[in-house]
Amino acid sequence: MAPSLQPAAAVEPAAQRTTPPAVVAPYDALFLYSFGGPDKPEDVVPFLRNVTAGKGIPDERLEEVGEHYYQFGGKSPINEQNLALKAALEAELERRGIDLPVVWGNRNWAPYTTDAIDELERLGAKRAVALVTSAYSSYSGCRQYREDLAVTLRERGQLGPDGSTGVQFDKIRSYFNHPGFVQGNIDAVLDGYAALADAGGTGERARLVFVTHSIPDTMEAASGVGHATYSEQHLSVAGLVAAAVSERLGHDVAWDLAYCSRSGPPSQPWLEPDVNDHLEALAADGVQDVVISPIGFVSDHMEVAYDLDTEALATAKELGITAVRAGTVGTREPFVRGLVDLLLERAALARGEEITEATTGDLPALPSVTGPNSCLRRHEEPTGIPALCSEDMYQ
Ligand SMILES: CC1=C(CCC(=O)O)c2cc3nc(cc4[nH]c(cc5[nH]c(cc1n2)c(C)c5CCC(=O)O)c(CCC(=O)O)c4C)C(CCC(=O)O)=C3C
Ligand SMILES: [Fe+2]
Repeated sequence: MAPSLQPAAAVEPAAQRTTPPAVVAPYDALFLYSFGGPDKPEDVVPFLRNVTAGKGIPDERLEEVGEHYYQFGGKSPINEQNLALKAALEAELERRGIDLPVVWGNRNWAPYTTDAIDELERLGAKRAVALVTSAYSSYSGCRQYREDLAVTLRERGQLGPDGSTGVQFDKIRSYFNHPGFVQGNIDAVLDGYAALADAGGTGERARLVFVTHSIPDTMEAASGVGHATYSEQHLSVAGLVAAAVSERLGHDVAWDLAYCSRSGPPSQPWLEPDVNDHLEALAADGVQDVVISPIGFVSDHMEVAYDLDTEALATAKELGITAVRAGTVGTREPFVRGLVDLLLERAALARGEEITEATTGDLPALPSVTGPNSCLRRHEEPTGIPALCSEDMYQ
């Protein structure tokens, strides 16, 4: 069964617009908040130091990851992809007649969080809404952004007891089950099936392997306080995408969820199976064609370019599997439109209006103001670091 998707919002050209533009009050800026990545070889080591500060990632793993970046000329595609998303959001806002500046910043590379706050202040913003480039909730995709924002404000002397004393921040909910994100993935997977036929595979009979970033089991447990966990959120999206693709192709598509990019010591359990091991198991079962869909990521950044396009596709080749990697949602139209819908939804909520969150599938919308101890790094182990956009900033 196909997921029930919202009908497309009719878009009027600005010149002929008769309806007034949607209200984004109380917000005066949209903060596009991402991970960041190196732009040139000299950036790689300082970037990795920023990412791994205090995380106990083994040196061998860091050298290995540094090598991934050097193989791509020391430049991650992520910054250009975020600039493209920023431009797409600006275009969509303009199409809807919404006058709202978009400011981009990253946790781990320039423009840094503090640069973005400077920019927001320069624009005179008083209350911004943060859109994080991660669709699912977990420490890495949710709380870490909220902590870095709080710590940056604290360093600037702008963190009051209940939040910022400078620019105020709200956050758009984790949007994995928003219709726009799901539809963007459906479209990308269908394109993947078409590409597989061109690549010489049997096309429509191919196995569908969804992939996301592995996280430690204890981070997984902490991701689901009061709601579905990180892996359950992915399973829901995967099921929706597979159902829509099956319907379109006219037969049931077999699918699985696998993981990439694990780090940490081998003794520490992380979510499995690894995508490479999984391809091996599929080959042993006689599977010959695979479409890989990276539903865990919103753009084709380094994890996708290296761990999937370089490593997993090489594994498939060695195993005699014809594999194609489907795209991420990137700047696909349903996704970008959905993000602006989410912004409007968050603004209505901030104004105290009754809202019905748009969702697809069985899982309810995640809260945009998280409960206490939500998305901790390790289950039941408070980080002791303040985090914005939660019911209690210090839990
Ligand atoms: C769930 C998740 C997402 C998806 C959500 C989202 O999209 O935000 C994500 C995204 C990203 N992760 C990225 C890069 C890295 N992540 C690392 C380390 C880690 N990631 C983790 C999780 C996630 N990460 C975890 C549990 C660790 C272990 C350390 C820790 O507990 O935090 C390391 C250190 C070395 C290594 O261990 O690999 C690097 C370099 C980049 C930039 C890519 C580019 O440059 O194009 C992006 C978008
Ligand atoms: Fe990561």
